[in-house]
Amino acid sequence: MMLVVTDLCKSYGKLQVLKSVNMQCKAGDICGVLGANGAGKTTLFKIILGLVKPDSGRVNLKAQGIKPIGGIVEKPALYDYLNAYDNLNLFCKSQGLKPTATDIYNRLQQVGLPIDRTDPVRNYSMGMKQRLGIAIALLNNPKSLILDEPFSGLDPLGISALRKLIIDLAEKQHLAILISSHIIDELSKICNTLYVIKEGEIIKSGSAQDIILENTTSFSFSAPNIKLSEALKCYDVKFKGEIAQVSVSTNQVPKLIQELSEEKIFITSCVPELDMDKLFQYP
Ligand SMILES: Nc1ncnc2c1ncn2[C@@H]1O[C@H](COP(=O)(O)OP(=O)(O)OP(=O)(O)O)[C@@H](O)[C@H]1O
Repeated sequence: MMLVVTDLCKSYGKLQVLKSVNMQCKAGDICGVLGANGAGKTTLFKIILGLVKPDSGRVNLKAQGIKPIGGIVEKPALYDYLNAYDNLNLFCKSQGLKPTATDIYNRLQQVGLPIDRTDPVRNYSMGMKQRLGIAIALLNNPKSLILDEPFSGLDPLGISALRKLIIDLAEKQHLAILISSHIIDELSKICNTLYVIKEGEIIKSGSAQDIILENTTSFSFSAPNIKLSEALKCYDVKFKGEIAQVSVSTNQVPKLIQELSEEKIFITSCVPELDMDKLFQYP
């Protein structure tokens, strides 16, 4: 394991923000921390990055080297009045690096930023600032990366481009990556492992796929003429155009698809619909 969190506890005054949190992330894995506003995600990430001291518990980072972990909490801390090149150059120097111009251009290219923009980063879009923040977090080659709500404020295209960058960092550079969000869709498309945090407590953890399926109580089936199905009359179903949202458990799905195909209704997509109340319920 690259990153192991054991029994972390943290209180601010009478407020218990983290209650014995345990978590692990291995090289090449993307682990998601899903929780509502105020659940304790940022506090957890600040403790892992060494920015806040826990009351008790441990963070073990297995990597050697100057910087075992890098990350962005809340939002990328940038010098707004400098351009991307000068930002990177300054952060390199503050981290003891002496980069050549080529090193800096390579770093910008690694995160998909243009190398020919010379205007200050205050003009950059949120997605570009996130990318520059990631380039800075990756200086000195940490083995683990922490990203706190990296998708917030990004448009769908920006989300999908950033998702690709994060997946590349995990797959090609074998980084252990921890990402927080309060939106399950943002995490389900990228994470292998999920931790659900509620009021400072991890209430569910496991493979992202398993957690999604265990907390799915209905599926949306798309097919031309799905409204004409006789088989669906035996189920609790809501229609929206050519989509039928059917209350079925995961293991009933193959049987239903079979019944529909016998009626010559051929499914073009079958999407699990998460039950958010169930997801955030104590097990
Ligand atoms: N320095 C602090 N002093 C006092 N209370 C704090 C401090 N930092 C965080 N808290 C409180 O701890 C709780 C958890 O905050 P935290 O920022 O960790 O949650 P979060 O899950 O990241 O929320 P969000 O999704 O809104 O960013 C909140 O009630 C917050 O007000």
